[in-house]
Amino acid sequence: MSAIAPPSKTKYLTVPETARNKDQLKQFSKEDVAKHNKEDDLWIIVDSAVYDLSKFVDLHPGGSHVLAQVAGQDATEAFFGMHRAEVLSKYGRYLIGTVEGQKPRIILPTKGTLSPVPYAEPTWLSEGYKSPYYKDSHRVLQKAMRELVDEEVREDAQAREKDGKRPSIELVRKFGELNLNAMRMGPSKLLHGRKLFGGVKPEEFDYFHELVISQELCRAGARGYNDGFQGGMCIGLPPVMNFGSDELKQRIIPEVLAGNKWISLAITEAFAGSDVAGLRTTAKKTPDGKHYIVNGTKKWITNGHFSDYFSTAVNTGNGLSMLLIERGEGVDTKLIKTSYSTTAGTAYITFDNVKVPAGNLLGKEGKGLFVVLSNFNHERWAMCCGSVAGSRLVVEECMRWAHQRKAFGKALIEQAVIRAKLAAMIYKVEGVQAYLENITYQMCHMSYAQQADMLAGPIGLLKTACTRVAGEIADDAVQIFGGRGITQGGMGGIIEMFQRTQKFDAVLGGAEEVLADLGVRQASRKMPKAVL
Ligand code: HEM
Repeated sequence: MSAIAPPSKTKYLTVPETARNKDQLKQFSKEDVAKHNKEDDLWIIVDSAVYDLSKFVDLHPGGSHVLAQVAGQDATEAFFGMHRAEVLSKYGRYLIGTVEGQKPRIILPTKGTLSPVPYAEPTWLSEGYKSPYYKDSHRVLQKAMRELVDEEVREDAQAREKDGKRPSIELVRKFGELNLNAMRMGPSKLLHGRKLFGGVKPEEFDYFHELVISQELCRAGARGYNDGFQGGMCIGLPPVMNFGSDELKQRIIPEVLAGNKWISLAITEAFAGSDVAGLRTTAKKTPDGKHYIVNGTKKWITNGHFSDYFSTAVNTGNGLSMLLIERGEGVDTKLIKTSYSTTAGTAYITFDNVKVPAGNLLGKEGKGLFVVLSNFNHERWAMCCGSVAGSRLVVEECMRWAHQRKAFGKALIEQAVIRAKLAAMIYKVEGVQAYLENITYQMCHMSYAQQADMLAGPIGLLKTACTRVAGEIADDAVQIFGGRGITQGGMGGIIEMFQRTQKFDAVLGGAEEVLADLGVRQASRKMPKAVL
């Protein structure tokens, strides 16, 4: 039995409880409020709290007219039809008191806590449910991650998602100090001797801890930023860790993990995506054998625009090889504007006669495909963690919206067609979470070599399931949210972001169709000579 129970006794706070000026709040009768019913003297009630909007009325993004229509009145229903609850905290300075005899009913999303919305959290975090997979250390880590995301990551994520700049270097360095960058690389020797965030013992760190970190980071609701925030490191550093020379490992790993340098995985080209065997970037050895001269291009390279290093797939004439290329003469990167934010630093890279030391070879010459493939399982699995967390966030948004939005005189949740959509969304997200946890459990109990042999197909199928589900959930969520589901920011901001970006998981790290096929081909290879 777990010593740390899911934090079911979490106290959720109401707006007056969180107000900065809560000691100065007064009590008013409804009649008192009703007297302030003019544009220059305008009070309203929202969920038993009284707001003096006289100085805000001309600044209101929704216009003054709508506020004038509810001046002196209880505007709770109108308010929650138009705004997210966070608006109340953000504009708390206009809160002047509460209504006598009334109690607030709306609870605010408070930092660091679990969501009280049904299905907003996976089963293992839901009150009264059990899971065989998670221990106390996962719960402690989850709580610490939730706090970190709520207190520090979300704000940077939302701001960078909008302005398209790279994630805050200070925050990435903080992740370095907390050893979170190292933890994001999965269970490995890298963790030995480190004091890990959330108090996890290095020798106990497993893929479920990593899953927790990935899924919590996704709650910032910013898909491009998620990739921008060291997505390149997660896939670009393993080739150095597993196949680099000692000199490369000692020089590069510490500075990347500290957040002082950035690295990308540079495989795809305009000429070849999932079909890595068709790559055209060349690397020719100099006559003295000391260098390679690299020429070619790479496309869709996550973090590439601000990376210092590139783990790059090149054609060495005797097959595919992997080279660590350092930013310098002949290396040029340009931002590509994809449908998610440029905060991901997605780049088009040109290598023009770039001189690379022969010692930067990762693995053996001509055996680069092995390096590439050995990376894929973990990358694809990590994408599944994010995809499922994103789908779940959307389920939560839809549950909230369906209960607060009224149409045709009743809440959306009272419409059977909406409940049917929610049912499908819930069973799909629960299905892929359970599937993901099963595969994660297998990863925890297999050697790296066993994983490579036995899990490539299952992870391919898992990723296909996750991204199919994400697509269907995005589609239903937009229908539930209507216009807001296709409008950036505001009420439907998370839905809009998700429907615009969920396809990244279906394309990156191996296209959905290629991975589905891989899963079936691998199963077919193990098929006995069995007949019906
Ligand atoms: C405490 C009181 C209020 C504050 C602080 C406030 C603040 C805001 C803000 C910041 C926005 C921009 C969109 C967003 O961030 O969600 C907005 C939009 C809007 N507000 Fe308010 N508002 C208040 C009350 C009201 C009330 C009572 C009504 C209706 C009677 C209203 C109607 C609207 C409308 C129609 C929009 C535009 C929504 C859209 O574009 O979809 N607001 N408000």
